[in-house]
Parts: sequence; C-alpha cells; structure tokens
Amino acid sequence: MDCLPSGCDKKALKRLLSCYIRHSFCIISCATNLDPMDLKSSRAASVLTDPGPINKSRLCMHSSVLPYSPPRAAFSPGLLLIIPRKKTGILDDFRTSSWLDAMKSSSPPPKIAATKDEYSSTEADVAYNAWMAKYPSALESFEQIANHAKGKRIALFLDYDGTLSPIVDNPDCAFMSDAMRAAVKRVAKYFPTAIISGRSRDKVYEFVGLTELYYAGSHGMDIIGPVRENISDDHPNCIRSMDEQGKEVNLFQPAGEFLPMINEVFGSLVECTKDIRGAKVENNKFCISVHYRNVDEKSWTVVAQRVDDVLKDYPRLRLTHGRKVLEVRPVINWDKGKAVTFLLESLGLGHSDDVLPIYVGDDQTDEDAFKVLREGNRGYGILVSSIPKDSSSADYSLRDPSEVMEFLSSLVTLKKSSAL
Ligand SMILES: O=P(O)(O)OC[C@H]1O[C@H](O[C@H]2O[C@H](CO)[C@@H](O)[C@H](O)[C@H]2O)[C@H](O)[C@@H](O)[C@@H]1O
Repeated sequence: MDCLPSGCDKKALKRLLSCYIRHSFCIISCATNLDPMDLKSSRAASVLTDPGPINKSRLCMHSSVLPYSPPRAAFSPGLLLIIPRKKTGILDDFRTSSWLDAMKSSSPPPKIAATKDEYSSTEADVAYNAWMAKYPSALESFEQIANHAKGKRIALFLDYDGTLSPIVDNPDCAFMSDAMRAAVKRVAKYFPTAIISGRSRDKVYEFVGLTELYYAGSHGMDIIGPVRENISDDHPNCIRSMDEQGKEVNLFQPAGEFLPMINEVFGSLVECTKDIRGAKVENNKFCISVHYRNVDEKSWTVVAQRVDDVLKDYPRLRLTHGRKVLEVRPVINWDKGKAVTFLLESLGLGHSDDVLPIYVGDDQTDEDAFKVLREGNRGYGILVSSIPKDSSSADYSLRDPSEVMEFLSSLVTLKKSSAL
C-alpha cells in the first residue's frame, strides 16, 4: 500500500485488492505500456431464457430517491479490467502526441460536417459515398432490415448526444426536439426501448423525459431495469430497489465503489482546468467528461496535460476519447455493450433467436455495443455520422438525428402495418 501515489483512495483499493486476491485476479499490472482500450478482459454473458412480460412502468427515477447504497459485493471478479501500464501514469504516450492526435480527430471539422446539399460533387461527397458502401444507409436498406425482423421482437437501444440530439457547443443545452421526443415515445409503444448514454442517468432522463423508456447512464454503469429474478446471481452489484411510484426495479451500478473517487477527481479536474478558457468538466456520476470543444486548439495540449497530471494519482481510472471530450472512467470491464446484454437479459430477451436488438449511436463508446451485436450476430448496429469514420462494427449508418427520427418512424409504420 505504501507504494500508492498520494491522493489514491487507499481504503477502497485495499478492499479491491483483497477481493482480487480472493479471486486470484490481477487488476493492474504495471509491466507494460499498452493502450488500456485494447486490453479488455472478456466475460461470458449470462443467459436467461425465460422471456417475461416487459414492464414499461416508470424506471427512471431521480437518483435522489435511490440513495447510493454500497453494492453487496465489492466487485464481481469478472468486472475487473486487466490493464497493464506503467505506474507513471496513463499518459505516457502523451509525449508522442497520440492523445493530441486523438483529440484532433475526435470530431469532424465544421467545414466537412456540412449538410447533405453542401456536399454534392465535393471530395467529401465521394469519400462519404465510399464509406456508405461499407455502412449502407439504414433508411435505404430499410426493407432488408424489415425482412430480417419478420417474426422477431425488436429491442431498441439509443444513444443520446449526437443521436437523439444534435451536437452543440454547450453540453447543458443539448436538447432533443419535441418531434424527436414524440418519435421516441411512439416507437417505445411498440418496442422495448432504452437510452444508453455517457451522461448521468438523471441528466439524460431530464433531457428525454419519457417514463416509458429504460435508462442507462454513465456509459452503462448506472442502469435501472425491470425486476428479473436470478439476474443478481451473475451480477452481484444488482440490487432490488423502488422507483418513485413505489414499483420494484433492479438497480445496477457496477462501479458503485468508485463514487467517492470520481467525486474527488471531479473536484481536482474542475480546479486544474478553471484557468483554461472554454474548458468544462461535467460530472456524469460514475464517469467524468472534460470538454475541450470550446477551448482554443492551441491549448488542447494544456487540457490533456492537466488531466494526465490528475490521473497519474489514480491508476484505477482510465481515459477514453469522445467527441471533443476526454472521458475519465473506472477501470472495470463494463461498457455500453455489456449494458445492452444486461438490459436484454433483464427484459427477458437475452439470447433468444426471435429477438432483434438494434443499437443506434454516434460515438466511439457506442462501438462496444455494435461489437456485442455483431459478434453474436444478434442484431444491428447503426452508426450516426455525417462524415466517413474509421472502421466501425456497425452494420448500417444514418447521417444525423433527423435521419434517426425518420428511421424510428419507419419502424413504427412497419409495426402498424402488421408486417412484423
Ligand atoms: O453517450 P452519449 O449520450 O452520446 O454521451 C456522450 C457525451 O455526450 C455529451 O458530450 C457531447 O455532446 C455535447 C453536446 O452536444 C458536446 O458539446 C460535446 O462536445 C460532445 O462530446 C456529454 O456532454 C458528455 O458528458 C457525454 O459523455
């Protein structure tokens, strides 16, 4: 313990280590310097084959009605991520500018992210069309999707920012349109629908405001799902709780142990970035976003360096990149893909041949969900992007939130026509 950096949550780490020793797992090896993102340990998903009715009651209560309660087990051993890296900090690559490169490429430059019409006959148009050949439009391929969905129960998973709402400069103002809200409400009438967001669950519920959905916040690390017997056998952190209306729900917070640490780091990040014009730190409960969208590009290295300086003292936290945002999150083997699997199981739809999960998202963190659906050949991933992106595990694409809305409406029309 003495070798721990100052500021590290020693008590929590002690508890974690004893849990790790019990289960003969290695949490963090300080031997090499590999990218944490490439080193996720795998964990077989549990199987529930008893489909039950889908409870569409209000499952989205504010966390104030769910005071944080420590999970029954400190950690499921399968949730521990093996992250070999040097103890000198996450950002050893920083000097080679890899962080900065990732920061620069994390969002389309405004000139390229133009509307469809502005694209015509430009190089960008050609590149986009080539990309579309790999990731065809989910609207143009709708018939194909509909054919595949015949006789199956569709389950919908929707990311929030950039998928249901446009990307805007101020994260507090990323409102979805009323038309989009109505479209999501309609689709949720016919298909079980969940929002899976990097935001805190409270915040994303505040934006969406629909009681008929399921919500997973903090990149899937804070889920409220329907009560499902046996699910806690595989997920010891899953506890039975009550929603605002007194209805029983399952609350799953696999990173519950990290809450004090996240709050501490949030404070440090706010403090150390306060003199950087345009920088904004957002507390997403089990993860933290450091926004640099409004920071002068010349100061991006300063943002990266300051975040690195803080994280050096927290080897149990890792960093991922989003759209002009650095995301700080716990080192656990849990992501949006695992959240999809968890919700499918909770809904009684896990591993059934007659279920077709569809996940729509725009960001790097959504790739985990695309992968889960692709690997098991279970469903479809739809990537929302107006520009060609690096290779994706999605099957289809949509250009922007307005196309997402059109796609949701098409699903409703299909259902109403009884073609499913
Ligand atoms: O998983 P998501 O629902 O897509 O959330 C991911 C992050 O989205 C938000 O940031 C992004 O959208 C902002 C508003 O349009 C934009 O200003 C920012 O540059 C984008 O990165 C949110 O603020 C983050 O906390 C989420 O992690």
